[in-house]
Amino acid sequence: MSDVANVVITGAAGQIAYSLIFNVCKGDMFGPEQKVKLFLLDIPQMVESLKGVLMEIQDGAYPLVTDVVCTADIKEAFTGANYVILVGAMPRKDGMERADLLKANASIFKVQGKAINDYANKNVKVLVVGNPANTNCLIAMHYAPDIAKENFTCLTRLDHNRAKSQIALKAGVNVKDVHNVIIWGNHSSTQYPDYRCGYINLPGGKQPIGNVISDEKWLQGEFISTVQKRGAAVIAARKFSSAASAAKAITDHMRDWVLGTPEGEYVSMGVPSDGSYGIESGIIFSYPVKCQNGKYTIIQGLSIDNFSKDKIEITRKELVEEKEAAFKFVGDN
Ligand SMILES: NC(=O)c1ccc[n+]([C@@H]2O[C@H](COP(=O)([O-])OP(=O)(O)OC[C@H]3O[C@@H](n4cnc5c(N)ncnc54)[C@H](O)[C@@H]3O)[C@@H](O)[C@H]2O)c1
Ligand SMILES: O=C(O)C[C@H](O)C(=O)O
Repeated sequence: MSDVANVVITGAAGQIAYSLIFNVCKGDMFGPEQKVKLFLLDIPQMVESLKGVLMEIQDGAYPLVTDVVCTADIKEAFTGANYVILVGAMPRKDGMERADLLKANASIFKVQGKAINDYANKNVKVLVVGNPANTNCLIAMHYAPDIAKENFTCLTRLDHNRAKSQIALKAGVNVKDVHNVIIWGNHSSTQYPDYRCGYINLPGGKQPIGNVISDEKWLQGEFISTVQKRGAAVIAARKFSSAASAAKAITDHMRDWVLGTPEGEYVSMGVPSDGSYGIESGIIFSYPVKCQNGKYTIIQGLSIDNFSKDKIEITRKELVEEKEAAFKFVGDN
């Protein structure tokens, strides 16, 4: 890559972007040395609003920002892109399930997948955030056949962070001491937040989460359902979907993918399935991964008990169904 990374953010006039853009400007995503040129894409009606965002970026006086392009032109936005963060989509409203969004949002990701294929750098790294994130990511990947599949990921880091935080609250520890929780599957209410491989750093050393929190009923019930339904709970309370926490999670996901994860640390990412843990290829599935040298690797060999197998199967099945529905909406050309 040249000295300056070309970073595309779609939905740039929206709620998530209003936090995310400034995380990138500060260097929280690509580190304190990486200069960035921002390409902020939204629909034509929002370009006026983007001018306000541009003014605020200028007023923030960020040394890492070399240039900002505000546009509704997909070719202008994606040409030469090194990193693409696909946020732009209709968010879920109170009472809606992610499946309701498929029809509204699938076509956006077909068009943008094609644009990534045609105009982006061939090594581009793509993160899909707009919901339903896993299936939108699959659509974008499908329509970008010249880009390596492994370069397409979707956001489940928000769920991962939520899981860590719930464990920390229950155990009465700082969230930085909670490690290696896993989100399996779909960024939806079928996801499986799994504490079984996780541990907590205590003054006396590492302890498995299940040893520190002895309330197994909570770990197998309320913990899972709280994380699964957290997005809906935020919408019900705020009347808008989560934005600042989503921007933080996007920043965490991209930073770890590009700059690497600490030794021994797992993070959750939605990535193209490859047969790992019995999940057939052809869907975007959230797995535990580690990252090094700009590449992620799915953690292998974790033991999966029957409780977990059943949970993983539910979310796998939902993703296969979403895939079938999505490709009906977008057609197969
Ligand atoms: N995966 C996750 O963890 C996660 C978390 C939170 C939100 N989300 C999803 O992220 C998406 C954005 O959320 P938000 O709160 O920022 O929504 P928002 O409505 O505030 O902003 C969305 C923006 O996208 C723009 N947009 C719509 N179609 C576009 C297109 N074709 N090209 C470019 N821009 C387009 C809109 O004009 C708007 O400015 C939603 O789908 C939401 O459900 C995902
Ligand atoms: O749940 C939603 O629709 C919003 C978002 O995906 C979230 O998890 O907060």
